[in-house]
Amino acid sequence: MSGGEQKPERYYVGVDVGTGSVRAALVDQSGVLLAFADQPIKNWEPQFNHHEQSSEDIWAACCVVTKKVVQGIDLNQIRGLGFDATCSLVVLDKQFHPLPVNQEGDSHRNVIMWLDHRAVSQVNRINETKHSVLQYVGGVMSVEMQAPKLLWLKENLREICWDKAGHFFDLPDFLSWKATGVTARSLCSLVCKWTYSAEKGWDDSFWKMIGLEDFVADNYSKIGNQVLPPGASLGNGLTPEAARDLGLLPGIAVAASLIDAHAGGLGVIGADVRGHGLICEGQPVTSRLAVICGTSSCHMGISKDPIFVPGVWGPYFSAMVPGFWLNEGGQSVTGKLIDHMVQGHAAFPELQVKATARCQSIYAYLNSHLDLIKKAQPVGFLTVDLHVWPDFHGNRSPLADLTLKGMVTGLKLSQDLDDLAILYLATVQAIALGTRFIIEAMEAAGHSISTLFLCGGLSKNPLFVQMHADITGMPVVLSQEVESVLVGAAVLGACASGDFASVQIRKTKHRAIK
Ligand SMILES: Nc1ncnc2c1ncn2[C@@H]1O[C@H](COP(=O)(O)OP(=O)(O)O)[C@@H](O)[C@H]1O
Ligand SMILES: O=C(CO)[C@H](O)[C@H](O)COP(=O)(O)O
Repeated sequence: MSGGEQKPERYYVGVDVGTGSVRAALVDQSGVLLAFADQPIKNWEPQFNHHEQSSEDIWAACCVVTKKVVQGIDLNQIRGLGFDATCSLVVLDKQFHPLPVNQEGDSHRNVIMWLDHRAVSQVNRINETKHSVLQYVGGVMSVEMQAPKLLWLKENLREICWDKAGHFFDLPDFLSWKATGVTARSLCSLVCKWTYSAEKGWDDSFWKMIGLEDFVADNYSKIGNQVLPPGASLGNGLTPEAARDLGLLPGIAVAASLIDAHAGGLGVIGADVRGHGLICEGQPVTSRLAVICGTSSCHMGISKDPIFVPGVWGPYFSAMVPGFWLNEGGQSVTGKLIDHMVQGHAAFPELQVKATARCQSIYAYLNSHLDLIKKAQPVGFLTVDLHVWPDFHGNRSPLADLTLKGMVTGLKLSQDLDDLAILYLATVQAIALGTRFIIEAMEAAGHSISTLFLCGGLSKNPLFVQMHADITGMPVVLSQEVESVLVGAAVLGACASGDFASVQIRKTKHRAIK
């Protein structure tokens, strides 16, 4: 290149598969998001607590959004591709065709979603074993992890699914396989959701004890016997077929993936907070808690040494930030609970009409309505008589009790828009109190947390953010780049391309709410 001529810009594509939609972003070398697209994905609930998706529908949505974000770009400048996704279970046969995960035999629905609670009997039996691997999931395995779901398939769908199955993937690993043909699994998925140990590998005795000795017998080929750190480059990169699907060039680097919450954690936890007078300025990164809040909320705290927190997942080594232990607290439904409460209320149609008339989202309308009805008082006074217990889908952390149910106390006979707004506020407050409950458990076990870093769809809701600051008593830091999860995914692609040395913590620009 002659003097003065600029090097061509290098770009990376990040793809984030959430519960309700798939998002893609085109990101440059400084982590700036240049283009964004999203696309809804299908969810089926054929029975109560059974939640299913289609891996073909998800891949098709990945293709739509990727094609959109690279429009008008010289494809030769795109250096890498990274995926993150929810940790749903994808089932394929020996020829990599979808297999049904339902009694109806519908092979289109071949994904048991992370929030599926069908495997209650299986997880109870797994927990009764008191096997030592359970120490690394907070002492109690969650029904949302993969081992109980696999056992359910063996016990309930033997002929149409289990006996024919060739590959069980965590969704992030399915996506990297689909892009490259490489079946290697990410350390992130296997450590966090499959009982794999970064130091010791699979524990044969666990799988034998719970009745899934089949995996040991075939050397774990169906659930992964090649494991790579997130961001590692896979095979020869994008296959010609996947390149055609996605509208990219074959051979570009594709990374071993991350779970969505972990991509978000990586995207925000290293924020450069200088100049805000925040307590975490100058303190180690271990004083920070990343909270990734979408359909669910995930609370990611890291430490130099392992910390065992009853009811909080982990400690997991190198599953998010290389060289650090991770604890992951969580609330299984947060965004979904808020949507459920608001949409199920008698005044919801009126809310929709009024919000549309003002060209506002329903949440922006509700927030301004609360401002109006609280008058001169702090908003918290509106809920002195109304309280929500938010465990409508059980309690993930710190009680680790899937049998818990939700509760509302203080209901009146009226069902007008004021009541809806106040119920919405009480729900948001209950979720924030749940976060405080998780932080208290983490601190009692040895974490020392001073600042929250929020991202995900709910971090776009100012009321949600303010309630987290007020109720935890901690400042909340928000990224200037609202789609931090996608930046995390694109960073994976940059690592796989060799342009970034590692999935290092990002020092992105942020703003603080106190
Ligand atoms: N601008 C917004 N204001 C308020 N809530 C929002 C906004 N955008 C998204 N949400 C809420 O965030 C949740 C979805 O977050 P998202 O991160 O997209 O989820 P997922 O990754 O699970 O698909 C929904 O419950 C939705 O109501
Ligand atoms: O357990 C998880 C992360 O470890 C789930 O994947 C996550 O909770 C679902 O993500 P989202 O709420 O963003 O759809």
